[in-house]
Amino acid sequence: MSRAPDVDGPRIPRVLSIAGTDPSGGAGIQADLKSIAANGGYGMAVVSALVAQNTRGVRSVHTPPVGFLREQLEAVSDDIAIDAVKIGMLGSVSVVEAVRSWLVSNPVDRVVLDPVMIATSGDRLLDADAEDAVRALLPLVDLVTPNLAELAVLSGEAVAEIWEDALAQALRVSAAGRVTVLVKGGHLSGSSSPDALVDATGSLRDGRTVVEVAGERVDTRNTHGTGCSLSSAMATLGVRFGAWEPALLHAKQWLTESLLHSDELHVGSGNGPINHFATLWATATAHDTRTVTDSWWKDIAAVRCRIDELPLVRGLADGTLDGAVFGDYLAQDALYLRDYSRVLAAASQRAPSAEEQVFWADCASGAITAEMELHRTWLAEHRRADDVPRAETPPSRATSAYVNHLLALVARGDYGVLVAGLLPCFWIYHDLGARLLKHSHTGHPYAAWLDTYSDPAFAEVNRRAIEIVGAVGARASHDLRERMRRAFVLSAEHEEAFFADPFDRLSRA
Ligand SMILES: Nc1ncnc2c1ncn2[C@@H]1O[C@H](COP(=O)(O)OP(=O)(O)O)[C@@H](O)[C@H]1O
Ligand SMILES: Cc1ncc(COP(=O)(O)OP(=O)(O)O)c(N)n1
Repeated sequence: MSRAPDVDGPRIPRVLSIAGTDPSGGAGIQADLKSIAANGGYGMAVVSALVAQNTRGVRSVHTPPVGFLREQLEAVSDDIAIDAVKIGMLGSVSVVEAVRSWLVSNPVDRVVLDPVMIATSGDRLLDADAEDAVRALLPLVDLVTPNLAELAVLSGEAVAEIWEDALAQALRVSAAGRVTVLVKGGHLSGSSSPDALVDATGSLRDGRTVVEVAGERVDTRNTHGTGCSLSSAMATLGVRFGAWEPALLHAKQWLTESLLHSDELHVGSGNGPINHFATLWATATAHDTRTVTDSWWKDIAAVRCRIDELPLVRGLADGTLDGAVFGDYLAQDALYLRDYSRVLAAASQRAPSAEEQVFWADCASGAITAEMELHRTWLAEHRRADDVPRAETPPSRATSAYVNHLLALVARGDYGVLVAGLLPCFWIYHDLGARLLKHSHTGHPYAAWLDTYSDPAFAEVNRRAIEIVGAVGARASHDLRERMRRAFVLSAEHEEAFFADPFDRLSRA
């Protein structure tokens, strides 16, 4: 049989997993493929055993005929140049022997063995009489990744209860098996979960025999498949980095992130899987998040241009705006803010997370206190002797229309559409404030107004509002995203009408 020729230059590691299955997707060969992909490799899979299991435990194991295992192995190695092999569950002596003879006749540069023996659920995944056969495999592999119980079996000693004893035990296994050992501290008690590379020959960095990688314990029960995932990551990253130590640093960081985000998956009622693609998805979503809101911002480009040209905005910028018109604008703004604050409070009530709940509640409070306070000061200052008291000012048609639009979004009840409708009031004001700031100077009659909307704290609030709305939009169905976009565009048009309104009314009067 002939293999496809190797290409020159950096390439994607081709990593073969030989392991048992987990139909619930968290451990075994399914976890291996996810881990290889998440760490930048091309995953291949030869099944050694079919395991009926889920997040609660193992139900039964079916081992296909060993001859068929050989056929799978040869089908891969006859055709493909393999950069690394990760071996997981082997189950029985005959399977260990078949893999061993395939490795001897098909040497691979990097072989990682996860000596799977007993699952965290307590179920046996390796026959007791196969332990010697697994130990005898060690000289054929480059890295072995036992947990504390598996390390004890490999060393023929009692399970280490403290980290230092585990390291000493690993040194003995490394010497006897002529192999580098990755000892895992996942089953230690305490707030840390360290790992370490141990090599009795001193072939680690600076001739060391032990290199530790510290790790904080993540408070989650979703640790199903951590061992499988780590060993596959090591096989893949070992090829990418060409050495175990940088591979472990990278793998540990990735694994910790995957554990931290495991609760988001909601898979199963037992020990759930880790979130293999959390880092990747976060990056993809961040991109989509901004893409969604950026495209809406472009959709209102014409509205924004028209707002810039309005006499009220031009007069605010160059300071020529008539004080009475400004007072009228502020009176309407105060009326608007009263209801806007209620709509923000409704968004807080519907927020899917505590963080977003607090964010919108803070905005509601900010709208009704800080901004109203500012406007009260201004209103008092810009009031003429013949003015009706501002408290009795009725809402203009533009104010009522804008507020009614927002209240209708509350009534319809959809969080995404509601927050999309709230966004233009943040974004347009922030944008105007940032661009008009250059006109502000001591003695400018509207300097305080200009300064308020260019304030860095307001910029941060605006940034977070865009991020929240964008994240909802990125996750939304096409239909929901379109409804969000329409609410956003309509609110922007109401902003334009609101800015135009004081002059429109004056010219009608
Ligand atoms: N709760 C946790 N928080 C952080 N890391 C963990 C946690 N549980 C396991 N790990 C890490 O997962 C990997 C697998 O460790 P371990 O659980 O000891 O092996 P196994 O899954 O084979 O039983 C190691 O890198 C270990 O440090
Ligand atoms: C088919 C299969 N292989 C290995 C395991 C054990 O997974 P591991 O990553 O060691 O971690 P736990 O799931 O035991 O925590 C398995 N369950 N199934």
